[in-house]
Amino acid sequence: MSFKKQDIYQALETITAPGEGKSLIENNNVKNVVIFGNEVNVDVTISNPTLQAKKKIEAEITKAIKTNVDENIEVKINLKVEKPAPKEDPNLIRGKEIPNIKNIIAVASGKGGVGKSTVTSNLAVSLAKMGFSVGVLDADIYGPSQHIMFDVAKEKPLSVNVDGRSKMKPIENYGVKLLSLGFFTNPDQAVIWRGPMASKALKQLIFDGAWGELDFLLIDLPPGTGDVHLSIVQALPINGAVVVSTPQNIALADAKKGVAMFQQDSIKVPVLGIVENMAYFTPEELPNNKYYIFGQDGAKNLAQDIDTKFLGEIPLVQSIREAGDVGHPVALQNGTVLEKAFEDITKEMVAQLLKRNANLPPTEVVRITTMSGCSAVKKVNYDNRRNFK
Ligand SMILES: Nc1ncnc2c1ncn2[C@@H]1O[C@H](COP(=O)(O)OP(=O)(O)OP(=O)(O)O)[C@@H](O)[C@H]1O
Repeated sequence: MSFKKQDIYQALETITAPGEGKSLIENNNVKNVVIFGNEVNVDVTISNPTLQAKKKIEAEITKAIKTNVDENIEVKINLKVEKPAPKEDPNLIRGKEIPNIKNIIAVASGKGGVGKSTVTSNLAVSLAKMGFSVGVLDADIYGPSQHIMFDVAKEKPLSVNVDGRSKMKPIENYGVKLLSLGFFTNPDQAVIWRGPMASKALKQLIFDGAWGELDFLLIDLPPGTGDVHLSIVQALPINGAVVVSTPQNIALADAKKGVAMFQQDSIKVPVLGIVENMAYFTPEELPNNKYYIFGQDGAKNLAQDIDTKFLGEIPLVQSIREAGDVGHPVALQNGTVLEKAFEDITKEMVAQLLKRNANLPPTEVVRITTMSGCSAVKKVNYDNRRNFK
């Protein structure tokens, strides 16, 4: 009796994998074939766990080899059942769920210096003014600045006991709770963080922070789309991302990469939209003039091109820079054009988040307790309020 492995594979080619419509070979069910004299060992893996399917496939393999190769072959089959990996829900929230934090939103930018931290602090203040409980986690490992923007640079978070565990109490100002790597690093010393180290430190700030109940936690991510970002974004249960860009071409190219990062298979965080910062400049003496210093409508066009929501624009205004520097975000100034601009963007962001949450399975739907009593948010035009109780 003389035959080769190839003869066995050809024989197995004639068998259809159960429920697959392809041959056992084509469907990669046959993992190995070993020949010892007139004995043939076949390692097979199938996905159907029923006894009937196992018996059927064993009988078919034996028959195919005996009929097509040699009827004196002794066929031994090692059959394994392996369930296919479940198809991943595109709205899956990665990372460990944090029961007291209802929505985690990452604020990112591809390029540095486009105003990501400024936008984050103002979105946080706008949400707080709408009546939400809000936290900010400054994850900008390259240059944390939220502690300055919230005028709490000299504070140090205290340790408190929560249910027998020692936790870090965020520093609070303007109704926003803040934890930042900036509280723990020396401002004069450069700290070089690698991905796993950064994500470990940030996880600690999130999971060991005494945040209390939060409707929103905004995460100010470092600029860029490198290794560190992947580690951070994969480790945290983020509901949605906001990408900030100026209208300048090089900033837009990086913003596009930022959006693509969130859309990667290994991340799949829904992008809630793009904010255009430094959209135009209007000098005080010429209030009707708009100068498009970094180009016009760049982020708006990008959002359209990549089928992402445009959340709104913020002009280049000296008072935004000054307010950031003195630690009093500009959105705190009631009745101003800038307060309104940030409020509009915030409402649009919440509306997008509501849409996103409406697609989640009921157990994952995030509930916002203060939503129903909040007049500012009532102005948000959305249909999915039933998802928020
Ligand atoms: N719309 C604006 N008008 C005027 N100044 C602004 C505006 N947005 C941001 N700035 C100023 O630009 C500078 C950079 O802003 P910011 O620190 O928010 O950017 P970033 O993208 O977070 O930077 P980094 O890459 O360092 O994290 C700051 O001095 C800030 O005050």
